[in-house]
Amino acid sequence: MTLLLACVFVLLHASAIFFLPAFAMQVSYVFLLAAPALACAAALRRSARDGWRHSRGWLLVALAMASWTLGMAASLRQDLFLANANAAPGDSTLLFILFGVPIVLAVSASYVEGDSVLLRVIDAALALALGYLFYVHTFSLITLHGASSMIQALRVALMFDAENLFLLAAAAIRLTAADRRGERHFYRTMVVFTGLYAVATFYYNHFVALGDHPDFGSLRDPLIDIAFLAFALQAWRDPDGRRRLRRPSPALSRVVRTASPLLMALALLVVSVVVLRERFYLGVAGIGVAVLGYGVRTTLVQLKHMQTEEGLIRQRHALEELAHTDGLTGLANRRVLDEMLERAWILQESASQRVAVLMIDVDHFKKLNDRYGHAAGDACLRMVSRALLGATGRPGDVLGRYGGEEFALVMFGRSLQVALQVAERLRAAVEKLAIANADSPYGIITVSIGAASCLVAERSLEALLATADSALYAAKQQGRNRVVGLE
Ligand SMILES: Nc1nc2c(ncn2[C@@H]2O[C@H](COP(=O)(O)OP(=O)(O)OP(=O)(O)O)[C@@H](O)[C@H]2O)c(=O)[nH]1
Repeated sequence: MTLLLACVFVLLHASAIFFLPAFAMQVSYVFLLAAPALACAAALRRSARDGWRHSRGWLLVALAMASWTLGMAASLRQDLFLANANAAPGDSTLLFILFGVPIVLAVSASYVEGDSVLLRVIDAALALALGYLFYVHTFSLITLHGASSMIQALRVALMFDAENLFLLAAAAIRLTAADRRGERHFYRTMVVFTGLYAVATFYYNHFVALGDHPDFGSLRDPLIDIAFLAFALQAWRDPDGRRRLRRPSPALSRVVRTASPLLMALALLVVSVVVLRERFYLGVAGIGVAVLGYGVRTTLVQLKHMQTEEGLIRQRHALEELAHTDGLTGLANRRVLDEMLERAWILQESASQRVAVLMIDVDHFKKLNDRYGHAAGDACLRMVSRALLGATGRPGDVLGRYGGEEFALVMFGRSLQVALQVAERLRAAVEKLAIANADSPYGIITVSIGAASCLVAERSLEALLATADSALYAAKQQGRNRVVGLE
């Protein structure tokens, strides 16, 4: 339906020129004003539909379309009210060229969530500098009345060609790397528009305006409508949610998104170099702004990446810590103990190495929980763990919470005899705490400890743990609050 309306628009434009030759120019202006105005309206509607916050690109293009419409209005004023027969009057030419500035900004800007406002300010400043240099360059070629010679008019036309090709290339690059549906819709629309616009303006400027028909009102005017109507059509349509999204390679997406801010700096650099010839210092200033703007922008992005990286490293350390620590007591958790023991058997660094394990279990802990409550039980486990840690002695020994109210101490290079001495020290340390446990025969919290020791080469890890468990069971059987060792 919208395509049909667009065709009707072009046909009406052509028919009006054909059937009303006396008013061809006036009639043509109506259509040439309406086409970009429609494109502007379609871009604004798309922004409203996608949510204003997420449609910066559409808004910038709406601004560009408004600039083009104003350019056409200025041309109308020159032609109809000031009777200026010049093919490139200054004010309209400037507005036609400035229309490219918001589009360069739309295709070059690339932000991610949390980017600083300063980035947007820098991009806007670069865009303004670009607009100003365009202004200076345009009026170095022409006056408000227009180009004074054919050569100047040709240079203006070539300036348009270069600008259009640049916009087309930039939009195409962004389209190849766009990986979200809305983003693809925007850049596809821009490629269609900038492509048609480049072809139409090339033909019109070189062969119509600078050729046989400097004023509007020829049957070739509807050519110009097509790009704007195509844009309006594309922008009007919602992106097809059923169509499979062609995803570019993530590496390509990343490169294009990272490098796209360079487009704006590059455009400013090129225009500055062009301006350099007629306004040396202004050209140098333009180059300075481009280099400095891009440099500061890159530094800001780099800073943010470094902050993010530092945050991620901190988080990773915290997660690692969390994964290896028992939440209640702050001791190593069972995973650490298991991994450490397994490593000793897997690596077999020293087959003659001796490993001793103490299994430490709090006696009648259920009774403490039942009488004093779970919170008191937790507090008791924390006190017991601190007392055990304080009594372990050697730095290489690792004490951990093995589960519930059970702890384990792993020691390398210790005989069973030494392990039993350490175990006795641990038992006494807990007893010394004298934490009340009225339902225990001892009246206080005590621990039973099972000790076992072996050479890595001599026995399996499972056998060592089973021996330590048996020793602990024996300690419980013999009345608790004691140490039993088994070879
Ligand atoms: N407060 C608290 N209680 C725990 C925690 N983990 C395990 N428990 C409790 O510890 C108790 C262990 O009970 P049992 O296995 O019967 O052992 P026990 O009462 O110490 O008896 P013996 O070991 O035979 O002396 C259970 O009641 C568990 O609910 C914990 O993190 N906090």
